[in-house]
Amino acid sequence: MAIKITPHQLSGGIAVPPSKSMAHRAIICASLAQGRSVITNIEYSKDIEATIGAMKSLGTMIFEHEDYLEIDGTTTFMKNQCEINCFESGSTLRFMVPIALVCENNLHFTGEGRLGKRPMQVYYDIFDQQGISYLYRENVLDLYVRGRMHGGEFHLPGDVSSQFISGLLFALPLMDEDSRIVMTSPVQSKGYIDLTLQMLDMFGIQIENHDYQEFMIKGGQRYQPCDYRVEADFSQAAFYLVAGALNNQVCLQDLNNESYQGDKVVVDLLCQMGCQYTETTSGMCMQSNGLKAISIDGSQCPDIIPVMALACALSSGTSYIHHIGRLRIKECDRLKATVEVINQLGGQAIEMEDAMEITGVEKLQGGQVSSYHDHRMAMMEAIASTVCLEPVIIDDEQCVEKSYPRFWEDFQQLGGVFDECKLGE
Ligand SMILES: O=C(O)C1=C[C@@H](OP(=O)(O)O)[C@@H](O)[C@H](O)C1
Ligand SMILES: C=C(OP(=O)(O)O)C(=O)O
Repeated sequence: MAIKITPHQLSGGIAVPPSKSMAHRAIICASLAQGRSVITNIEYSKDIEATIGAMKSLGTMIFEHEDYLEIDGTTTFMKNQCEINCFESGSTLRFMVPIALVCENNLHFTGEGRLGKRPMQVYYDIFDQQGISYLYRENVLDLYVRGRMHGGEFHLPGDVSSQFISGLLFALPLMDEDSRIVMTSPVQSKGYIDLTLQMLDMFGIQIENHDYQEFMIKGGQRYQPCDYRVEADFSQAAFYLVAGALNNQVCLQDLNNESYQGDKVVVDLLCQMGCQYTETTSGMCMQSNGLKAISIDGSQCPDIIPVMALACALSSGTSYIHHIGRLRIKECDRLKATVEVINQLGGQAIEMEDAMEITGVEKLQGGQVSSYHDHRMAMMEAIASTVCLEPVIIDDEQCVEKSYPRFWEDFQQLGGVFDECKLGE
């Protein structure tokens, strides 16, 4: 299917969905803790369903209620031989691999879409060093792993995905041996390591972080159950904050301004571009009287780059977003896709290997674009429609289910107008 969005200004209040990153982590930690934990403010996106399913496959009892989970983490490591379907969730895959290998196990990881094309070599190198058997197919997630991971010394690059580091940080405290992770290149997406360490701390696990260059992990630790309410998601809020920056009137409820989420930087970036971030009785609002160009280092906040690029496309002057080569290994090649969409809608963007240059225009034209089967591209395109002169047609709009299943309902509630259509119409 596809949708045709008629340009309209958005206005109203929105309850920001719960953080996907925090929900993954809370479900994992609760599953590894002996006893009952209750995780509230849960939304069942495809990625979160993947992590719930993965933990259930390993033997955890998870009781799913409308918007909360009761988790009994007692039996996690009783199951040997299981299949873990990660759907398209990179986080689920990279977090579950070491966790599932804390005990001798025989695993089959499957997934969908582009997940089988996203990097896994960091783990294959560890498997080679530790004598863990594995078999995989190129470009399709169909990975068999047999063996057990041991603690010890791990040397990893920091510039592929922080999810490998998080995965090891979840698993290594449960191993008999003490461990040390040494980064062989500077860590990118640091904010996600902070979220992992914050959640581990809440569940009773201690890790020493030596300035993201080295992590010291004592073995033989035990997760303690904990009740936790998932905080609102700054990566999703970013779409509405940019909408505000583009003269829509959207107020966001439930944002924690003390959050450790790295994507909270969206607020600072928009303020640097000339916006005001204000608290009203209806929530936090981003407002502007015109945006000015900016230079952004995207290495620590990859997920907000497509929508920040949209803000740049409507600002005065030329913006430069650099250190974003890793956008190419997400749900689609987001660097190429973002540049293509801005240009197809009537903006001016240039793709470089590790960067993009965007020269602002006053209005976008509109037209037909692809979602690239990538939730963050589809949501950015929906926000772009609010500053287009003509309708925006997006294919496969349902891909938002990966992280934000009620996105289109929320968009409509804010005054967004769209109809289903068949491509070619
Ligand atoms: O740990 C996490 O929750 C995430 C880490 C980031 O990945 P990288 O570390 O690969 O940048 C981010 O892009 C992803 O959406 C979520
Ligand atoms: C890249 C993302 O998620 P993941 O890596 O977990 O698939 C995302 O949500 O934008």
